[in-house]
Amino acid sequence: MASPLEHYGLIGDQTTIALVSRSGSIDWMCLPRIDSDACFARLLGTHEHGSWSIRPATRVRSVQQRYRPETLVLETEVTCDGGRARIIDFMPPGEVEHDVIRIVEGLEGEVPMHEDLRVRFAYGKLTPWIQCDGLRATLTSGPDALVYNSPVPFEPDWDASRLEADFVIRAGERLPFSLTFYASHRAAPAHAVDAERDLVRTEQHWREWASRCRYEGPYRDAVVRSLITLKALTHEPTGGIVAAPTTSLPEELGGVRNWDYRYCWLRDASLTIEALVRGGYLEEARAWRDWLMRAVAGAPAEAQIMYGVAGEHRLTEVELPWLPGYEESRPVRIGNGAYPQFQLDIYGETLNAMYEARVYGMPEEGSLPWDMLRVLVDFMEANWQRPDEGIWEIRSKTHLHFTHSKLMAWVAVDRGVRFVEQFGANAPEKVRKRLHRWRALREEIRADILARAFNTRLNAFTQSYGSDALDASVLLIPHMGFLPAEDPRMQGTIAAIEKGLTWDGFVERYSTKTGVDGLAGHEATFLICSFWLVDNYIMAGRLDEAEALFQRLLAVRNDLGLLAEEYHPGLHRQLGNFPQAFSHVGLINSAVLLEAKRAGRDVSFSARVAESLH
Ligand SMILES: OC[C@H]1O[C@H](O[C@H]2O[C@H](CO)[C@@H](O)[C@H](O)[C@H]2O)[C@H](O)[C@@H](O)[C@@H]1O
Repeated sequence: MASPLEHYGLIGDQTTIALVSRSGSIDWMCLPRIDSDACFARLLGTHEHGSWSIRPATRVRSVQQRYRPETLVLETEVTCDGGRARIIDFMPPGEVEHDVIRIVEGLEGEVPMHEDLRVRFAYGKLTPWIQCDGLRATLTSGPDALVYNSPVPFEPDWDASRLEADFVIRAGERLPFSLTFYASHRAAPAHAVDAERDLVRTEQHWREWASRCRYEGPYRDAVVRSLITLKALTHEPTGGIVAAPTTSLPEELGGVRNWDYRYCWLRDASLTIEALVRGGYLEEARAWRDWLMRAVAGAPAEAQIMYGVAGEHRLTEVELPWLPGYEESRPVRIGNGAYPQFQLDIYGETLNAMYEARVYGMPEEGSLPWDMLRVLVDFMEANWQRPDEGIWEIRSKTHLHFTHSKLMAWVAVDRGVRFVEQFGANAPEKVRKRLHRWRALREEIRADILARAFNTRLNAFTQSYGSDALDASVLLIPHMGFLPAEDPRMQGTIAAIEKGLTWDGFVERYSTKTGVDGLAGHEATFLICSFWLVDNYIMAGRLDEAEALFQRLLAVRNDLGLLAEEYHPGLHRQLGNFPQAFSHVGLINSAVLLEAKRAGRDVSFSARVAESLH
């Protein structure tokens, strides 16, 4: 069985990732891309679905996991009968080949260790053909193959299709193990990796990247850890950014709300870009802009809400019945049936991310081309009145006039107007001549929202026009600059959400009891929504409440600073895919806003924009 998800650390090479448990087992890894088939899928099953475990063969007394500061190099330190040992796990970035390297280091005494490598391609379904040659083995299945290099003799167990080794690690010794992916029609890479050289290079890579973070305020360690996590969710060769590196970690233990997040949502990626840009990372925004241009190339009506890592369109959802699921949460799904949905908000999120990047210093050639901007705002003009499936991707087949969707339609037009007003001196005539029309459209959408989304009986903006249901996504109204947090309508909304949409102070995205999402079961609190409440407290000047909730959210992180999508206050468990970009975006934005407010700066949207422009 898998460990609780809080007991996993993330390593990655910016094309794919692996999850390493506190007990020294790699239980999730997809190769060669983050959205490829998994060859270790114990996370969603048992070790028979693939894992690579290296652990003491004696009684374990304590375990500690930590990252080497400002890197994605993970250390798992075990104290056990016989002594103390450390496993250093990492994946060197920027290589054509994909290596996972595990250096076992003796710290004290002599520790007997046991290694058990079970590769199962196709998400735990296929056992590989194993060929051994001294301290090296190849493991092949269809198009995929791995070469394994060991510093110690190992035994193949042909019946169980696994490799095992027993060895002793003594204080001062370091033993490097590695697995390298290659396409099986090619020759296996001839050389064993140079683990120590790669360790130095990997550490330097991440330290150099982290040193570019321009945030210097309180909680810097947490912010940098979140930024590194977001960077690990970026697919370097294409610039695509996934929502999370896992599939089917459940939103409800034992439930059916299990989805594949290893894709690039325009929404999640836009919010990630916004957070990276605020952290000082403009290059990532430029790479994502290039990815976006390729992904949405063609008719705007054919644009999707999400794509594969390289911009693939078809993400057909299927179930994997041989996997029992994380803590019996079935079905396990790959692909995502929400990909053809109509979600109005993605245009606003995309334009907002590109606008913020520009405001934070992106030069014109790295920004959204004028023609693309025109096409997107024109599309909003023609479509903003259509009902949609909304930010939460409801599966009930109902289309509603979601307040958040209309807010983001307003954002799309507003950012289009701002782009032209602030940066449009050299914009093409056919863009400039739309300015007057776009300003009028912005006012029309604004008036529509104010007239139809505010429920006077509840004194709150609600989930959709004419509805009595609450929805945490309206907490983005001040963040997006539609209304200030001090506005009485926002004050009423915050109060209504505090009263009707929180669980032990943490925020739910909406109530599953209304049946709006068309799904069985319920879910826990949605972490980014709690960060949005923090932001509202900050913007409304309620700093003590902001700080208190922010501290509670920091305490939800695991020992390594990682956050899943949701938190269950009753079980004190993280739930949902892990680690999730949304949650880390929320953390970064709240920390940056809190610091700005504490420093006495005006944190309203227009003031932030004006300040960054100078
Ligand atoms: O709640 C049902 C939906 O849940 C997933 O969507 C959620 O995750 C997305 C990726 O982070 C996010 O963009 C969206 O806002 C969330 O609601 C799932 O991917 C959907 O298929 C499902 O309908």
